[in-house]
Amino acid sequence: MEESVSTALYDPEQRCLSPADVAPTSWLKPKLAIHPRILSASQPSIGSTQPLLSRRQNRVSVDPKRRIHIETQTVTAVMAEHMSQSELDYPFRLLEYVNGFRVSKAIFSACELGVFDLLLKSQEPLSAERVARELSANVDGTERLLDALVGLEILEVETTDGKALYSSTDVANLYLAKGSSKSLHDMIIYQSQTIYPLWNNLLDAVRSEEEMLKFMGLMNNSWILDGHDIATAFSLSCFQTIVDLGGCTGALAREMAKVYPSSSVTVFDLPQVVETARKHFSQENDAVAFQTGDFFSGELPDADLYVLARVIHDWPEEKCLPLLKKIYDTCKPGGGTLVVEAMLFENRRGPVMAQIFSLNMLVQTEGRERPPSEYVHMLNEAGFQNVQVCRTGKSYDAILAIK
Ligand SMILES: C[S@@+](CC[C@H](N)C(=O)[O-])C[C@H]1O[C@@H](n2cnc3c(N)ncnc32)[C@H](O)[C@@H]1O
Repeated sequence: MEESVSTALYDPEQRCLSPADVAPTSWLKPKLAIHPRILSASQPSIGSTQPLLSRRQNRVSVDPKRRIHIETQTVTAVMAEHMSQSELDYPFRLLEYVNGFRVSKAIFSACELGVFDLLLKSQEPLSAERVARELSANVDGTERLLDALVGLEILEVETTDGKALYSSTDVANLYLAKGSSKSLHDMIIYQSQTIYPLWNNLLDAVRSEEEMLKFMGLMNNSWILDGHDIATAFSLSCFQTIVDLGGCTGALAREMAKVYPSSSVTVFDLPQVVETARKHFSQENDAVAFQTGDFFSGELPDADLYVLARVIHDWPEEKCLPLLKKIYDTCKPGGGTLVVEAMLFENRRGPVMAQIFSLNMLVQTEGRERPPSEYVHMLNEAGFQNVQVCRTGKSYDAILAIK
């Protein structure tokens, strides 16, 4: 940080801000001028290693009687008076962190435009106009981007007769141009095009319980329309125990329990999902039981029939096959699995909802929607030979595979 910040924040003699108080910490200091008496009563502590929060708490509680009377602003001022130099500098670091996304975007854009490749190839420094022309970009934007890259010490600039000419640094040539053996170009493009957009979801990801609840609500609702058709797509009354793997809220499992009241139906899902399902979706005298577990890494509970509704479509074949094999291995002869998905037509001409769902899978998961033949193929690979497909005519279809 170039500017140094004085720790003598307030000059009680002058009752005004000292010259050092002019930016950058001026956002703190006007508050100090309001209560000079209080401020002059306390000493700044510099370089303490005590954690920031506990120090603040200690200081604010030093004089409880006075604290009761002073306003929030004054409390802030007292805190400022006691701040160490590194604490006073912190807002600038904070601003650097907050602006970090702009720096990333500037580098991403330069890489995507090919700025570093162009400058590497060029035998001479180039003007912003020339760079803009070569990259089919506009001059003003290009010039500002090049200047920012100079500020970031990624590019160099020489100015002759008011004309700026830009060239790459060795660092840019080595790490940012595409052709170099040490190039980080592909990693930066991936960060820019794939990771960066995903960070838009960070808030939702952190608020995951709320998000999970919304998602579970969506899952729950789908079976209002299609649940009965799926439960009756095949006669499943011969299966005494049914486990719905990844059964989420239990909505489809309840439809199964309604149609096959003599079967016991269990929802098997990840612990946090089961906890939320129990809290928000369970019913009085619930016809289904819940069990926690991980179908990829753990053992499966014993069952005559394993339901996999909208589970396979979440994953690529490399993950689905081991799961289907695990089910096959756990099944007794005569047992089986019911795969429920929105299935594409083999001729790729629809149904349009399944095609749209498949696009959704592309942006939201590692999976895809598939035509029945692909499910049959995976089930055969897993060991199931007796496989039947039922198109329900609704959004979701079913495949029953018996061991
Ligand atoms: C797309 S949802 C389908 C939910 C439900 N089967 C339905 O159709 O409404 C996928 C479900 O699989 C569950 N799941 C994902 N990975 C799992 C795992 N490793 N073990 C158990 N359940 C899992 C999720 O928690 C979620 O409930």
